[in-house]
Amino acid sequence: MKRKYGLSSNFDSIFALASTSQRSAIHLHRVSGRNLFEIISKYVYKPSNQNENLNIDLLLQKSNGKAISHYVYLKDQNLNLIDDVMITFFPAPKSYTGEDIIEIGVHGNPLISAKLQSLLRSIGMRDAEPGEFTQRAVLNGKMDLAQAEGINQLIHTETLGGIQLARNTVEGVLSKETELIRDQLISMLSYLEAHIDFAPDEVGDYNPSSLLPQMEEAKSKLEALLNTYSTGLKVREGVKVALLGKPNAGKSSLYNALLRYERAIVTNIPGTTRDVLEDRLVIQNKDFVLIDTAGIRNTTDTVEKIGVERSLKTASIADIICFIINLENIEYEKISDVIKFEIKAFLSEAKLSKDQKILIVISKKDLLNEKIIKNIENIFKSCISEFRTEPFGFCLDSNIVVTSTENTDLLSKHLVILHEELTGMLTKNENPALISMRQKNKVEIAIKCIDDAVNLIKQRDFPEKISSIINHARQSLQEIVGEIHLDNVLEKIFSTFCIGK
Ligand SMILES: Nc1nc2c(c(=O)[nH]1)N(C=O)[C@@H](CNc1ccc(C(=O)N[C@@H](CCC(=O)O)C(=O)O)cc1)CN2
Ligand SMILES: Nc1nc2c(ncn2[C@@H]2O[C@H](COP(=O)(O)OP(=O)(O)OP(=O)(O)O)[C@@H](O)[C@H]2O)c(=O)[nH]1
Ligand SMILES: [K+]
Repeated sequence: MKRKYGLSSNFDSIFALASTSQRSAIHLHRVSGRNLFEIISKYVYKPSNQNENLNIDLLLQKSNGKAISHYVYLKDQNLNLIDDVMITFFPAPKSYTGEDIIEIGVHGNPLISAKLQSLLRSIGMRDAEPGEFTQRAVLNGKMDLAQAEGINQLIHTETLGGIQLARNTVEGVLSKETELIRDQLISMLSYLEAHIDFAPDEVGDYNPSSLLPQMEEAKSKLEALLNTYSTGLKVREGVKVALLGKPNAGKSSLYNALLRYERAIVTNIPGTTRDVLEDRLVIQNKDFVLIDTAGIRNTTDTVEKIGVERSLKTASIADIICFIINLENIEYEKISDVIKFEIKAFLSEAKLSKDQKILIVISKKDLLNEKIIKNIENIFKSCISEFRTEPFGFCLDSNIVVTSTENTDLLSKHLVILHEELTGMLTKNENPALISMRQKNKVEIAIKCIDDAVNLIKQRDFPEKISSIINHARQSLQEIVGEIHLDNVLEKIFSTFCIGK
């Protein structure tokens, strides 16, 4: 049967275990190459009559170019049984790689898998390199390079947010966005090329300034795209929430309550927590990294001092700061002063930036009287007015929440809202995001080129020069999705893949 093979058709047939190699229910092996079915048919037998080969050609005719699975007996060259297996044939070009693919599911014993692999080696196939299946998929036009990076991330990411971003990339959302911007650049290029090739009486006066609005538009799209890299990191790695405050504020207790297990040591001794603790936390499918810190105070204890330094360092890298204030045993009249004093002391010690969110958390709700709980919001509003100016301006939209270890629902709700404020709509399906440093670098180059082109336009420079630099921007965007001819670049990208992917 004639099948259409892609660009990678000159390559060897490759195989790899696509599943774990541990003892398990099933090991799934994958083979990709050309004329695979003809080669393998000798070793595949009918379950009903183990002396009769399965007629794969007939099977494929019935399946009409689509993948088809069958239960068969697999034997080696000496006609010794390897295993009874499920085998799936994906005829080229309708497969993951665009070549013929065979998937073989054997019983998940490493010894059985070794037998199968030695058969495959002995019939001229070789072990696949990391990412080689996906590399062939790219070469055969089944997906572009950005999508391949999405697949790699889909497998390696450790967060739900990371999966969502990777999925969007696999679906081609990023590829589409770069194509839109590329199209814009191409339309500018065609204007410039027309003025290079033709006289003004044919194509009108040369007025490069007319390109400026389009340049600005392309640039702002690229800058928005560039921003998705750092926001995407927050989505992928989890938004960092640091619990900060004075000793005995109740930080470790809240840490445990949010994580729902006794992770950190809690005692009534101030200065219990000495080091920074970190754990993953998922609330409503949103990923956080929760960080417990040592209580901040002046201390002569050497170990605690280091702990305090680390707390302040954590404060500067956190996305969300939960500043925890303990009002137990504080008279109603003094509350405003205590809140002001503690926030001021914290802000004067910690180095914060405007991008960080601050949430004021009043702890130990169960120990506070009703009057305090009822009025705390108003007290807070009146006393933070003095933080609304520089250098405290970032406190502007701070919220306050009263909580106890008994019930952290309200605190969780605030964290989810702040997560959304920090990550925006990035995880929604329509939104593209840069998911690798490589992609980010390409966008940065494109932005730099556009800046240079704008300067040349303002100087009314020759269309040749402007065109060449815009073309460079276009090329850089093109490289996000592919058209990279340098083997070492491709090798570098695919070397981080799993074997068998
Ligand atoms: N058993 C198995 N499970 C798997 C994979 C696989 O390769 N095998 N995948 C591997 O990553 C993922 C699914 N992705 C896949 C993507 C494309 C094709 C494929 O055969 N595409 C053909 C036919 C499409 C069709 O019939 O509509 C094509 O694109 O032409 C298969 C799996 C996850 N699960
Ligand atoms: N009743 C009550 N007690 C609490 C609550 N949260 C914390 N505590 C108590 O307050 C004391 C200090 O709590 P921790 O969680 O260790 O405080 P911390 O801020 O981590 O303290 P350091 O490690 O010293 O910085 C402990 O005795 C806790 O049991 C709460 O919501 N209600
Ligand atoms: K403590």
